[in-house]
Amino acid sequence: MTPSPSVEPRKTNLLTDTDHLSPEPASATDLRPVSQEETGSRSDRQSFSGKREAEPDRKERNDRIGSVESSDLVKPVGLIQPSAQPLLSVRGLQKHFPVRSALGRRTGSVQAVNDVSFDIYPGETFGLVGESGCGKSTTGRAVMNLIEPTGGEVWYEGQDLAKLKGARLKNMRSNIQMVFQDPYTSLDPRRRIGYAIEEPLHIHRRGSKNERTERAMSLLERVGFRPDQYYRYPHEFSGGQRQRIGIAKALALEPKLLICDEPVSALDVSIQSQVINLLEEIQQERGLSYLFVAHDLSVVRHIADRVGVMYLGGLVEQAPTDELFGNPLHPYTQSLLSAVPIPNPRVKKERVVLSGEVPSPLNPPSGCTFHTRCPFAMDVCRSVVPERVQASPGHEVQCHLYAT
Ligand SMILES: Nc1ncnc2c1ncn2[C@@H]1O[C@H](COP(=O)(O)OP(=O)(O)OP(=O)(O)O)[C@@H](O)[C@H]1O
Repeated sequence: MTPSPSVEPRKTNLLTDTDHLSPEPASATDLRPVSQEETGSRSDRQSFSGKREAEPDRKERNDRIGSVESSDLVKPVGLIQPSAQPLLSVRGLQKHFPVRSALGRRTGSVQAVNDVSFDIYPGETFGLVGESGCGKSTTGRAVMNLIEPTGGEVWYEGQDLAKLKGARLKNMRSNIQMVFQDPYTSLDPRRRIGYAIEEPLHIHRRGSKNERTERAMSLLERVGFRPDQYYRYPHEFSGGQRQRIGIAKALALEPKLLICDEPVSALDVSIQSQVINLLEEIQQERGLSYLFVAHDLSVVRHIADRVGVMYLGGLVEQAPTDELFGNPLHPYTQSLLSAVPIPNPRVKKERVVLSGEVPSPLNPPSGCTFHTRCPFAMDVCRSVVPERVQASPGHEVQCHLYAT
């Protein structure tokens, strides 16, 4: 099941050996949105610094997907039926948070995530986008089991995580790690950073004290620090450096899947490209899969192989990245993408502005939850939840406009 390690690292690398604790140098122009006109297809993509590079990723990723041993995997029932076995399968995921009165009586529930299904394949990045409050982070946390889902299933390597107990669950969980949004709060200010990186190894009783320290030092080196910086404290590092430490910590248990919850949104624009490039290099080296949660569409367009769009707790559309950005089908996706600026004055783009506010997840609209803001809403949209429709291979949309 281990993905092939024979993937060459990318040529463009913003982190060099001389980068230890240096003020992070990437320019602010690194993080501009990249238009289709500029780049052609994503298969001809550039590094996040905008420099052109060798293009090993898509084909090699497909090769890796094709090489997965699948005989011992159980495939959950779902709409998506791709040829390779997914590393992670999420089916009908639901998370409702109870709302209680001051006296503790349950008065309702926040429907943060509703019937969300997607797969993540070995070595690929699945991006999750949508407006603030649509349920992206809750989805990531429920997959990781940091919060218990109220419904649905999460399958990892063909095993239903809800059915695992004790040591098997602990072992399985070590394969899924998280990179958090805020590098300022995700590290304990009283602990040396080396200890922070070692902590997961300690919890999972991996190796001797010396072995753990050695591993922490080597991970520090991998993310661009000197091994002796093991003894420093988080406050001695900048935001981008702390995020790199957070990535080293997430790698300590050698996971196969990283859930990256807005990993760059708390960083200066000039630093974001360093962290994105590091994540991409590590993915290439280790064949990692990412669930990449972000609201910045240009970041997701750059890093993701496939993208899912969330609206009010539901996944309304998902498709390969080029397909989603080139041919968005759901009216919400069309509106979301129309807000992304194209840095080319000759390209005219029509902005699709939605009317009204996002409804409350405490009391979501009946039928299609988007009907209250949809410019194409029909009678059926107000009462009937749309089916998921496969518009083209791998392109799913949940909208009555595409009902068969
Ligand atoms: N612990 C909680 N208790 C009650 N409601 C919650 C809780 N956590 C999240 N929510 C609600 O669930 C909904 C989805 O929140 P979530 O943080 O997943 O959205 P998001 O898309 O990640 O937003 P953002 O991009 O702002 O982080 C929101 O309405 C939020 O207020």
